[in-house]
Amino acid sequence: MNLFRLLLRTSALLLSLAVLAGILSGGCAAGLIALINATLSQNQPSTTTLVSSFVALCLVRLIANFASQVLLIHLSEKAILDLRMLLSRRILASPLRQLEQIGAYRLLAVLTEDIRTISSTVLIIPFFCINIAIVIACLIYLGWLSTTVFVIGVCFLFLGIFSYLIPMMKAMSLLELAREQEDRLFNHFCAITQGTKELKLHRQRRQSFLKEDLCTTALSYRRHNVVGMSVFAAAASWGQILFFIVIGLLLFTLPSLTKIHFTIISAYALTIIYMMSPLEHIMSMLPTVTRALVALKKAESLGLSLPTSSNETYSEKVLSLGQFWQYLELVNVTHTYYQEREETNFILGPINLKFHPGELIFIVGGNGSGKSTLAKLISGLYIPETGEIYLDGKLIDNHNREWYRQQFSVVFSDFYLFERLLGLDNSNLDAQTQNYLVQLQLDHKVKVKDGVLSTTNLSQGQRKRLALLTTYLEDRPIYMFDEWASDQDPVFKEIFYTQLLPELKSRGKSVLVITHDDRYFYIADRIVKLEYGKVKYDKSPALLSISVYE
Ligand SMILES: Nc1ncnc2c1ncn2[C@@H]1O[C@H](COP(=O)(O)OP(=O)(O)OP(=O)(O)O)[C@@H](O)[C@H]1O
Repeated sequence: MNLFRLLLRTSALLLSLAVLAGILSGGCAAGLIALINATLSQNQPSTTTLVSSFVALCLVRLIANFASQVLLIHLSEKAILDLRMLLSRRILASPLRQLEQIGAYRLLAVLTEDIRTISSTVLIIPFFCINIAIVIACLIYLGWLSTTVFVIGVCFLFLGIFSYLIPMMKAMSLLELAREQEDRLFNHFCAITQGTKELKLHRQRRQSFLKEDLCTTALSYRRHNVVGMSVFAAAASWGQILFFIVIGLLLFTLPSLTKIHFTIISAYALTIIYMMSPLEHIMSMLPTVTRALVALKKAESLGLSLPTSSNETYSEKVLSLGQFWQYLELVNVTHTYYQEREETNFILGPINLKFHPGELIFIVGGNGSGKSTLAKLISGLYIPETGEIYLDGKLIDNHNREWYRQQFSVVFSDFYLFERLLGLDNSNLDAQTQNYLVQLQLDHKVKVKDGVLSTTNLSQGQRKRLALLTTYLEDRPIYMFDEWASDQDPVFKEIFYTQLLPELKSRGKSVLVITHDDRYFYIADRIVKLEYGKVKYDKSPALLSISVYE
């Protein structure tokens, strides 16, 4: 994707109109120069035709210039909006594993810095286009004045562009390096916001982080930027002096080489001087445009793509499973975390498991045995590397995976709590939420109005109860809780295991609970134990004579 394609995709019509208006405006500018030249070379009072042409050209240029700018401003603002929405949609449509591999800090850098850079450039594109139109119109006029001088001039121009392009490429590679450092900077910023407590409590850690990590990266970012921008400044200064060199050659060398009328030389000098201002503008915009190209390249390099027909599709018309489903089956499902810096990769599976409605299943195992990974596979967030998932015998693939995910209500251990109860189509939402707030003993802390929670600034245990409340409201056929009870006090832990879970089960829900609370294992229908990514056993708790952690 380049900037032009971005604008073209936004609205080809607006772009065409704006370019036409820009060309008209540039043409009028060149026409005005030609008229001024003609009047100066006449050496007699101006005719009415010249005056009226001058006024007409001024008027058309005014209108065309204004129209072109307004159209391009509309276009660029729409392009920014579309880009923001497109990138956000692309992120949400990408497989979770891909997003995990990219890392939140890189996504954040694209969504904030890159979009800001692209936005600021897209906003100057109108002026960029108009200036280019003026330069082109002036060149056409120069060609019309004298083909010989024009050919010599264009040769110089190409020489100049070439000598300008070489440092520009160098500058671009430096800006790309700076952009890489920016990713690392964002990673450090995430450490500052998420690790504030740890950094505040340990002076040496904080100083070492600030000096060795943050400052080193920030310095490297600055160095690449300073050198890159200096190269741009050198190229721009060279570009400016190049025009004077061309004028010098025209004035001092050309008349001795070939027979050329002085009026043509003066017209050339005047036009080149007129062209200098738009050209200087173009050159001063080039660093910004280059940064935007680097930012666009970066956004593209994440490899995020919107779902196409071969990817995931979803139809709103397909209803929820409700209670009328038979089984969910995993057949030889595997997932591998490829870890560059470690000698061995973690492989989960092959997993063969079957779940039914009205079943309460505990998934247990030591730390790192693969429980959360299994939860992501079961819920369709990870796509199995090998093996298949069937729901009532129907294979889950790219065509129905989005629908399949809508059958799950999950509270992950690293859950996110939205302040607004989003996407819940329920006319009685506030009353129902209030009932659950009472049931979860949160009514004294949180109120709900028009589907908005009064606060989410609560203790971790209370926040988890709010997350649980959201899953109740979703009312989906399959529930999963990843170490939900680990932050609950003993009283509420007891309520969770002995009241809430059995109640979900009695409502025909299939409930999968990742837990370490072995004193409540007796309430489960089955205990699935994982060890080093494999199912060690899948048994009724009555058949377990020893602790699952032995
Ligand atoms: N995002 C990730 N990237 C790479 N490897 C990962 C990632 N998440 C987990 N792993 C690897 O997968 C293994 C299983 O992790 P998982 O989170 O599924 O374990 P778990 O059983 O839920 O552990 P815990 O009880 O500590 O929550 C880990 O040992 C780790 O090596």
